[in-house]
Amino acid sequence: MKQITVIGAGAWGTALASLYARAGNDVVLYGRDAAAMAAIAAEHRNAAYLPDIELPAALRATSDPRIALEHAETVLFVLPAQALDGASEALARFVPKTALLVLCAKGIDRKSGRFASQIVRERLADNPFCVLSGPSFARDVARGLPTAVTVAAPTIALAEAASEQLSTEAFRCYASDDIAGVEAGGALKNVLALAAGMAIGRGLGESAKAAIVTRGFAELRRLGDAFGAQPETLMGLSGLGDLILTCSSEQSRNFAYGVALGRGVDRTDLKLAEGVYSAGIAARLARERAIEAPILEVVSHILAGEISVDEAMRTLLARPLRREAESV
Ligand SMILES: NC(=O)C1=CN([C@@H]2O[C@H](COP(=O)(O)OP(=O)(O)OC[C@H]3O[C@@H](n4cnc5c(N)ncnc54)[C@H](OP(=O)(O)O)[C@@H]3O)[C@@H](O)[C@H]2O)C=CC1
Ligand SMILES: O=C(CO)COP(=O)(O)O
Repeated sequence: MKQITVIGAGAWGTALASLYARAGNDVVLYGRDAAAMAAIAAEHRNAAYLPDIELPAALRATSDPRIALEHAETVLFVLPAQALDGASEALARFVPKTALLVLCAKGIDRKSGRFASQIVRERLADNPFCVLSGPSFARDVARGLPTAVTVAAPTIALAEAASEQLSTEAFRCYASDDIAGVEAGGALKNVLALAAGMAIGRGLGESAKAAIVTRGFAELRRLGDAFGAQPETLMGLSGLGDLILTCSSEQSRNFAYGVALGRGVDRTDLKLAEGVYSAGIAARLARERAIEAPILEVVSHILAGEISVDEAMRTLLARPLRREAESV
């Protein structure tokens, strides 16, 4: 049995906390909202984020960081990327020095261009850490459905040890030492899911969506490569795998947000679409490296209100014709 603390009581944090509590660990879920944490502890349900899932009775919940972290052996950071800097600064002094940090956010800090591991490690430089990412809807994991993800750490030995610890019967972790690849895939697939959703929402059809996903994946690979990612990682669960999942279903908040934008309707009910925050900085990082990323570019312009979905489509279709083998 491990002492596990999950920081962030949204959909994904609650799902992971539930997964590890069901697997027999001593798990504490930490959230900033005291009333919501008291309700989770009393009702074994997270009414705001996973209302239809009954949580294990053994799962504890608190808004007190000292209680949440005092015995932690493993600490999962499951917050939106834009919240990580502030939260890790506030919580760092409560985190035991030897605890394994597991970073679960899929996004890029839009001010600094940093990924989750770079943000959190600035405050907690001495702790061992890994990144967990891959195709995994919170509701599926909370229901105990079979799922496979990638766990990346600075050394393959640490990644294997962490994968062993973080795997359960139905939740399979594949080890990797490619942190850059895993983080790039997780962040960029969200932006591409916005684009795929817009194509569907605008009524452009499944063929257009397949073209966007495929050409978007070429952009993901080019930019990933510039970050030092290994091609195998980008072709794996945390890259292509998550891109397929996120572009396939309105269960994805990013895809659903894109569909809404395409239809011109408001979806402010969607709790978090990370791609909205990552798009601008992803396009900028590509531009700074002279990497061709026209889909990331048009998504960032649409979100900034500078062009319409129709104008974006016209821009993409008007690009010069190329040999495919030279442009992947
Ligand atoms: N949902 C999913 O299926 C998956 C999500 N992820 C990734 O996990 C990360 C978290 O996503 P998810 O749990 O779904 O998001 P949610 O929107 O469901 O929950 C976000 C949580 O973060 C808290 N939070 C938001 N801002 C702050 C802040 N400034 N300080 C402290 N806490 C804050 C919210 O608290 P409050 O309720 O008080 O606002 C809430 O508990 C994202 O990067 C996402 O891409 C990865 C895999 C799957
Ligand atoms: O990352 C996810 C699935 O792997 C969740 O996707 P959304 O954040 O788009 O819902």
